Amino acid sequence: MKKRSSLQIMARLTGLVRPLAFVMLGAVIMGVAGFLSAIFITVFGGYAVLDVLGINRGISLTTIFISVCIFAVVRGILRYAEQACNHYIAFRLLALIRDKVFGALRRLAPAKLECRDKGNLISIITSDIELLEVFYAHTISPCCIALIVSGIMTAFLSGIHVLLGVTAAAAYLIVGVLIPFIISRRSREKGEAFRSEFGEMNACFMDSMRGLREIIQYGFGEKRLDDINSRSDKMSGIESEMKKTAGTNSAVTGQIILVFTVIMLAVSAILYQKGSIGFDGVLLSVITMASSFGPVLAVANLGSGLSQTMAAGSRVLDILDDTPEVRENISGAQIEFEGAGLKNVHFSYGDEEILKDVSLEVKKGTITGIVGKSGSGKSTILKLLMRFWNTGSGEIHISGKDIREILTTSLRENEGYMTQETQLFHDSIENNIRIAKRDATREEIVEACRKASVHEFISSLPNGYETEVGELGSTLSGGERQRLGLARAFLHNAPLFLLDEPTSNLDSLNEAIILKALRGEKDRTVVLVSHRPSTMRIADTTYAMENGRMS
Ligand SMILES: Nc1ncnc2c1ncn2[C@@H]1O[C@H](COP(=O)(O)OP(=O)(O)OP(=O)(O)O)[C@@H](O)[C@H]1O
Repeated sequence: MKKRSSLQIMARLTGLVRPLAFVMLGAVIMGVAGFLSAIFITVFGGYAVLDVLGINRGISLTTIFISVCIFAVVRGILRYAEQACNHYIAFRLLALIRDKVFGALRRLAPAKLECRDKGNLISIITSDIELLEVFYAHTISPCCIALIVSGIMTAFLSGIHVLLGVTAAAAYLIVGVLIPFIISRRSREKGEAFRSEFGEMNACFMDSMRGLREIIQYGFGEKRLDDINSRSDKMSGIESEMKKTAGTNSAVTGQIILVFTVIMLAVSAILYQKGSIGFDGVLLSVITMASSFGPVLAVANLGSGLSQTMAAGSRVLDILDDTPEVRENISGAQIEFEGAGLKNVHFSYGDEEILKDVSLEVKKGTITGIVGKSGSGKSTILKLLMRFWNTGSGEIHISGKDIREILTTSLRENEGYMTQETQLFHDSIENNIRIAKRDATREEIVEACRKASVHEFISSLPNGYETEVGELGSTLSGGERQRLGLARAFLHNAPLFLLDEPTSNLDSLNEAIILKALRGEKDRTVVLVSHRPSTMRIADTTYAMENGRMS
């Protein structure tokens, strides 16, 4: 995670509020008016006491009574309106941030996401973003409200005597600025540690769910449970420390408020003895001081909770700031497929060089096979032809154009890529195949399934093409999944097929049907990666990979 100060994180997150600045202004105005109403209920109570004691401050008891009633009603309404504005901003911004994060994920996919821990990623896009609600609904406007209300109350008390104003200003600064600053510094590391542990716990659960069969087969359950328990204990430990800090914060803040109320009493008493203020000044200053901590207290209470929000914000910013391996080409050339090739290509994932000076030619209308040991870089060649990654040096060309100069949408239309693992979504079989061509008719889908030798299997299911894949879940065999992946590729109908081990899970009958269908596709160009000699026999040209080199 990139190191950012709390101020940097706050500045970036606050920058997003700009389009909703007017709503934020409304929230602040209503918050200020609401707090002033609450404070002046008590202050007017003081006026009433003075009136009863015969010290008239120019306000009648009736006016005081009516004003207090109005303040009480207005306080409730303003508080509701302020909270409504803040939550409107928060949820609009959470939607905007989610949109930005999903946009960033689209840019980063697939190269940068291949290497990221999926469980951690899910906790960022779900709970970390959710936590930012605290910042937008309970941090920005309360800070502005505390600043304005404290300024007004300092001015009000300075109107009685300047020393009373200085005492109040010192109290507000300590409770609203100094304490939250110290607390957030102390709890920052814990907040970061908790968010990161939380993400890792998610990852651990996802791993365990995916590997359930392996866990059962190898009797790994106890060890896995111990791992989850120790993570859970660690999280409880961090949370308990954070709660302790929050408790200490709240106790210290309460003490400081009491101390400052006593200090205010002492200062006003001294001023009274010196004749600088009257008894009314003593009463009003103490009442005002005691009743005006609400806004700064709201900020002080944020202190320790904010550390988690800042850590969540930083994790979200990490995704937004990450640079993609490959930038989409949105203004390049449209192509009509005429053949492809690699010329002296070198490629590394990080420091590890995978392809060393690889060249190959894919002629239009032919089947090009790539064979080689596991890990020799065969799938990597297909990923480079898809431009999921850029080459280090050398050139990849399609229809005579450098692949980087081709419009990405045109590239995707010209290529149909089938990976080793067919991902099926929780939807009907028909819709799962339809993702390759959204406007495909049922006839086109059936035709693609026949070529992939999966039509009969689908027809034998109780609901045929309407069968939900979710219902079947893992009961689909490897070969069935593979044939559904092939049906997608046939339906996509791109001129260039990139097939990574398309027959590895198939029996020889299904393999033969599919190879016949591939051979029958007249204008189709195919790049085929396979370990099966029976599949490789249909290749017109075969390249062999060894230790990253083409032989
Ligand atoms: N995203 C990645 N980040 C880092 N290393 C990777 C990544 N993808 C693949 N590799 C590594 O690159 C090497 C080549 O992988 P590739 O998948 O191209 O091999 P392959 O020849 O297709 O293997 P197989 O026949 O087993 O499918 C392997 O050592 C693999 O571990």
